[in-house]
Amino acid sequence: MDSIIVTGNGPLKGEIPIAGAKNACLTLMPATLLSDEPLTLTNAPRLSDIRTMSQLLGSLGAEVSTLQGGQVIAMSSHALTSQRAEYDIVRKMRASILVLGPLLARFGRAEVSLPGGCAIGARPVDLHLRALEAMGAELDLREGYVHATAPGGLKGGTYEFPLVSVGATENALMAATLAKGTTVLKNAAREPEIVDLATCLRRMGAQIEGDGTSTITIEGVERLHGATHPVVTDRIELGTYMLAPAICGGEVTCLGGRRDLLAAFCDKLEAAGMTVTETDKGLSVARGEGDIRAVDVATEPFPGFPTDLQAQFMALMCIAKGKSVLEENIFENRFMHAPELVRMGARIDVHGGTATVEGVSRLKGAPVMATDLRASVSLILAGLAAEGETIVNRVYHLDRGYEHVEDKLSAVGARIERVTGR
Ligand SMILES: CC(=O)N[C@H]1[C@@H](OP(=O)(O)OP(=O)(O)OC[C@H]2O[C@@H](n3ccc(=O)[nH]c3=O)[C@H](O)[C@@H]2O)O[C@H](CO)[C@@H](O)[C@@H]1O
Ligand SMILES: C=C(OP(=O)(O)O)C(=O)O
Repeated sequence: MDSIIVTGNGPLKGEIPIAGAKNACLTLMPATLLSDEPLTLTNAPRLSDIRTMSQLLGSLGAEVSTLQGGQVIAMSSHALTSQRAEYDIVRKMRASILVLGPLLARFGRAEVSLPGGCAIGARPVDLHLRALEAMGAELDLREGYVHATAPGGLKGGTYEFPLVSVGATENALMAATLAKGTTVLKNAAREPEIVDLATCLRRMGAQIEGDGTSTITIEGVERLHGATHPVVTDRIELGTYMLAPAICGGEVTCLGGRRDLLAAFCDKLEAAGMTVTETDKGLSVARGEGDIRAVDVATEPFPGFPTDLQAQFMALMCIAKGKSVLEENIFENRFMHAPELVRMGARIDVHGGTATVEGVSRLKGAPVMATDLRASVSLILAGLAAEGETIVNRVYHLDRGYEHVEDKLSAVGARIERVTGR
């Protein structure tokens, strides 16, 4: 199994290209199931989660090919052979549940394994199911699978989500494009990935209004057609690399970055003492002479501070001057990086959904292990600021969400390498 070795060093300087968003691509790919014409995605990230989604779509009989080294994904669902998503693939990746809405909308039936929980929380899918029921779906849970039918097709309805869910909004939005009549989704997620999905669906002929707000209205159409769509920039990869010069000094431009994707995060970075500048190329981040200041953060649905950047921001707060309080409001178990950061000399107290971090002047390298994706990269960031060598084990989590992390960081001067089979 691979490990990443990071050796703390001085300021970083240069440019880091930001890839297309994993979380957008993972919902755009199932959208291919809504049409018998081809859907092509450009600016796709090259990640193991994307390969898992390709495998899942392939198991349903879709044709999926990657071009230009994986940056283009060409898909066609004209000859699907199955409407059943098997446990063996679904268990690898929770986003697999996103095939449910499209299959049900197009074929009137689907069987999808329940994904189960994961390291960061229980993550039920009840809201995905309730929203589909509001469109007339009949659901039965048997042998670990959701058996869904809509014999006469889905019908438009109104559904108000009791809490904001990105995935449930995506599943319902895709299903509603082919439902008869008008669907109104209230308290919908507003994430840029939702807007990207709606933009792609409109390119395929869907009639959608209100994406990016909390009420989305969809007028069902008879059929969707083929399209080509560029995947939106990965705001979480962007925020992660913006933290690198914050942690070890210097100035880095994240190519393709946009402030509107991450406004709440940029505000916090500036409050901590960084300068963030938007240019034609992307977002430039520079650290001046002074100390990083402690800043409190509470995670929220978009446009709030993203939970997917909480672990990485904690790495920065570990070396800030003063005490910061980080509140995790989305997932019930998303502080597993804290004990590993403590092994590197950080001072962190976790009480339920709150972590209090007392900054130290220097972290110390150590062998560490991560149990989820963002936790893994937070340990790499911490390693950039630590004295000596940090060895991050179990990097398969990292490969779910970061392409060529070691190449991107070493190109701006970080001392980081991947070791195979250690
Ligand atoms: C592939 C993908 O896009 N993943 C992102 C997506 O995950 P995902 O779509 O799974 O996250 P949700 O927005 O659905 O989850 C938000 C909260 O709602 C709860 N919930 C969700 C659905 C449901 O049916 N019932 C329920 O109770 C979850 O347990 C969680 O506590 O949004 C999260 C929140 O921004 C991000 O951290 C993930 O990176
Ligand atoms: C939690 C994440 O992903 P997933 O929803 O695929 O587990 C993430 O991207 O940080």
